Amino acid sequence: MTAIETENLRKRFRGVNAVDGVDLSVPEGAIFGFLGPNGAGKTTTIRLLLGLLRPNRGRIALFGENLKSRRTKALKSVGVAFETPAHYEHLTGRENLDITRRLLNLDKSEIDRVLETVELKYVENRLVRKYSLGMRHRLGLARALLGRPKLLIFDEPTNGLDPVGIREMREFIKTLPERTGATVFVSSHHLAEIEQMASHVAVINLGQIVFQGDMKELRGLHAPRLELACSDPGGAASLLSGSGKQTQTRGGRLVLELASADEAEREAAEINRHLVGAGFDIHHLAIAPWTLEELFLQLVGAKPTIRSDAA
Ligand SMILES: Nc1ncnc2c1ncn2[C@@H]1O[C@H](COP(=O)(O)OP(=O)(O)OP(=O)(O)O)[C@@H](O)[C@H]1O
Repeated sequence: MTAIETENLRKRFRGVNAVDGVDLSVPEGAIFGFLGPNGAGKTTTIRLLLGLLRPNRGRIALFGENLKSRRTKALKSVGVAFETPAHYEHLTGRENLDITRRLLNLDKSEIDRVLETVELKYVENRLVRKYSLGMRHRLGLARALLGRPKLLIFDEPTNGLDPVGIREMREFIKTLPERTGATVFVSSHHLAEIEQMASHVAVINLGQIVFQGDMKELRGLHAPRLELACSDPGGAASLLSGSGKQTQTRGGRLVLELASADEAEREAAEINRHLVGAGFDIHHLAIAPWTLEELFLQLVGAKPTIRSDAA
C-alpha cells in the first residue's frame, strides 16, 4: 500500500499555482525526501497533505483513505513536525507533551516512550525556554511520535540547526522506519542531507514534480563522466574527438561524458585501450558519477557545467 498518494493536486494563491498538478506516490516504509528550492511549493504541498489547506483541484489519499471524504480516519495515522517547532516556553518538555497526549487520549506511558526515543528524558522537567534549539527540534519530533503514527511528516526538520545538530537529526530520522515502522516524508532544500537519509525522492520546482523515484533512478538520470590524466592531454583530446567523443578539461584532466551508466566500465576500458594503443601514458582514470547537487540543479533548470580551465 502507498502511504501517500496524490493525484493532479493544485493549489492556487492569487492567480499563481503554488502547487500545480502534483502526483505523488510515497511507498510505505520509505524515507521519502521532498526536495525543492525556496518557494518551489514544498510547504504548500505538506499543508495540503495535512488538510490545513484545501486544494483547488485533485485528490489525496493517506494509506488509501481519502482525505476529503474520510478526513479523521486519514489524518489519524499522521504525526507532523514543522520547521520551527512551537512549544509552550513556560512549561517543561514533559508538560508540553502531556497537552498533546491528553488531546489524543493516550496513556501516560506514551510520554516516557517518546522522550526516550528522542533522548530527552534527562531534561523532561526543564522549562522549554531553557532548551537548546536542537532539544526543541527533538521535542517537536517527540510530539510527532505520540500515538505511534504510521506516517511522519517533517517540514525542513534541520532548519537553523548547527552542523552537529543537523547530523544528529539526520541520523535520528534515518532510524525511524526501523524503530517505529513509520513511513517518513521529509522536505528539505539540503541536497546532501536528503542524499544521506532518503530511500526515495521527489524534486519539486515551480509547483511541479520534475523527478520522482528511488535514489538509484535519480543517479541513473545521467550517465557518469570519465576523468583522465595523461601525457599530452591536447593530443588525447583530438584523438578522442576524432572518434566522436568530446572532452573538456578540468584541473588539468580531461573530462568526457560516457554514453550510458550500464556500459560505463566497458566504455572506460575501451577509451583506455584506445589511448594506450596510440602511445599515451595514462596517469589517472576514474568514472565520476554526477553529484546529487549537479542532478538537482539540472532538474530545476540551472544547468550544471563542466568548468573548463579557460573559464
Ligand atoms: N498563503 C499564501 N498566499 C500567497 N502565496 C503563497 C502563500 N503560501 C505560499 N505562497 C506562495 O506559493 C509558492 C510556494 O510556497 P511554499 O512555501 O510552498 O514553498 P517552499 O518550497 O516551501 O519554500 P521554502 O523552502 O522557502 O519554504 C511561493 O511562491 C509562495 O510565495
